[in-house]
Amino acid sequence: FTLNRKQSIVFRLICRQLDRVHRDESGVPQLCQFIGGEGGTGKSRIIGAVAALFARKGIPHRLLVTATSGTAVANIDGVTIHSACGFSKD
Ligand SMILES: Nc1ncnc2c1ncn2[C@@H]1O[C@H](COP(=O)(O)OP(=O)(O)OP(=O)(O)O)[C@@H](O)[C@H]1O
Repeated sequence: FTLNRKQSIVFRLICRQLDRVHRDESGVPQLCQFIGGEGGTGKSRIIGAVAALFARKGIPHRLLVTATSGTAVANIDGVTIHSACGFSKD
């Protein structure tokens, strides 16, 4: 994956968090990170890089990629939040 400068910053923050969790699972606060930007600015690319990272580390099962719409899900190889949470139409 090639990432531009801003994408790399975001990606490294996530890498740093993963390293912290790996070192001290119990004492690390949750990372809540918002990645904003107009359509086509490369947000999905970051998700792809994170998915590749988890796969490379042998922990793909620890990553759940979700989106609110089916269209968005298709772009990021994820599942809808409804599906992930087991919500039905009723
Ligand atoms: N670092 C990069 N190098 C080369 N191409 C890139 C890079 N980042 C993104 N792209 C390409 O730019 C296009 C838009 O990227 P991406 O789909 O990640 O944007 P997005 O912000 O998720 O868009 P949207 O909000 O519309 O879903 C894609 O074709 C993607 O492959």
